[in-house]
Amino acid sequence: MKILADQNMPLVEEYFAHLGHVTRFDGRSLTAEQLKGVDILLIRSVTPVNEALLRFADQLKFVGTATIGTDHVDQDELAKRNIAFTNAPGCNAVAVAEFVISALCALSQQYHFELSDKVVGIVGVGNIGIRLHRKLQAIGIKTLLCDPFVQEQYPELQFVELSQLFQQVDVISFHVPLIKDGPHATKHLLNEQTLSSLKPNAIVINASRGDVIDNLALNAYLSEPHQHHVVLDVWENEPTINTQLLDKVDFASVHIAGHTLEGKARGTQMLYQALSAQLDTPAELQLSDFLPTPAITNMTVSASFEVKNLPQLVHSVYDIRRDDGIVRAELQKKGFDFLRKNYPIRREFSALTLECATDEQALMLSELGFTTSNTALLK
Ligand SMILES: NC(=O)C1=CN([C@@H]2O[C@H](COP(=O)(O)OP(=O)(O)OC[C@H]3O[C@@H](n4cnc5c(N)ncnc54)[C@H](O)[C@@H]3O)[C@@H](O)[C@H]2O)C=CC1
Ligand SMILES: O=C(O)C(=O)[C@H](O)COP(=O)(O)O
Repeated sequence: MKILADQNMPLVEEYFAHLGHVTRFDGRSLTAEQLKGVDILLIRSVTPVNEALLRFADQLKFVGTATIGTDHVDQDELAKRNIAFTNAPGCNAVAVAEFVISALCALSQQYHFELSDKVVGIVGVGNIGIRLHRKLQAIGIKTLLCDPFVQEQYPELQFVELSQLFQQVDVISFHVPLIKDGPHATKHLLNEQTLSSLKPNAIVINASRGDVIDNLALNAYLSEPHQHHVVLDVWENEPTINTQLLDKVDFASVHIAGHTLEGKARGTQMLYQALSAQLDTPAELQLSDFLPTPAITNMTVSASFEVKNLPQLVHSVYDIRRDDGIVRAELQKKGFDFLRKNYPIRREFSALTLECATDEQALMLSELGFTTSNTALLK
């Protein structure tokens, strides 16, 4: 069996070599000719799969994308050709939620505000949005949610219409798929008109898809005197992004919000599980077989720890300013895709075990995602 896999997908040889011969390809430049004689195609978000790409795919049986987003895949075309398809929902949800928490912690330090004074609006309450909500709730931050498709699943949570959310929140974080048309289209949800309805000092975070924000409108908006703070991980026209806009945002990154070691490895593992199910072979390999021990494994949280110490703790695992610094220093010289490909190792909060002094701390920090043990209980 011939398996063609994106060169930026980790652990493919470890998970798939026993199923066939693995060859790697460059995700942005895959051609139709390369699909001749290929049985399995494993992609990331940068490879559009459509009629043109599939025209010589004489043997293709399975396409897997190690992402939740599927806007790059023409699923109708795959179904027409009887090619099975899977994505990896939730593989990187923890990573993106932690990216947002790290951003909020860094902004709170930079602009001297209390996290607990902010109301965070979450647009899209799927795998990422619900995790972000729970983490924020754990640390005492109020949220307002907007998601017309899942609202009924969560009668206990506070959902509002998008227009109300824009007006009421201090922070708005987008976690929607890219939908280009129809009644719930997400393209340019934030545009010239909706930007003007935000609170005067609102923080905007986008780690969903670049097109969810009209980048030209945002750039024009930020050119006027303003008090907004903006964090962009995703951009219109990646990899050729608007560098004027880059200069105006507080934190910029290269579509890496989901790129923890765990998040990327989970994506590969989910494709391995889906393909094994299709081939009716057991999927015995576990993620824990492949994750290295982190550089720092344990820390102690003393009885005096308070929510105001969170930035220090969160940033000991992941500080978004590291990524912003790399972009500003190296994007022009090395390019967007190079920085994505060479993204430094980032672990999830769960890689750090915290020995906590109290039950309350242990509960809060484990809800935030850390592994915890309560030393008070162990004594
Ligand atoms: N920057 C990055 O590295 C990453 C970006 N993403 C992006 O984030 C998106 C969300 O990821 P997940 O939460 O895992 O996906 P998901 O599919 O679990 O959740 C998306 C949610 O958005 C809701 N939604 C759809 N249209 C909406 C609208 N018009 N208004 C409000 N809500 C709407 C859906 O009902 C769903 O609950 C992905 O589709 C992908 O585009 C995902 C992972 C990593
Ligand atoms: O899951 C998604 O959707 C994402 O956006 C990925 O985290 C990032 O996409 P890749 O380009 O790394 O596949």
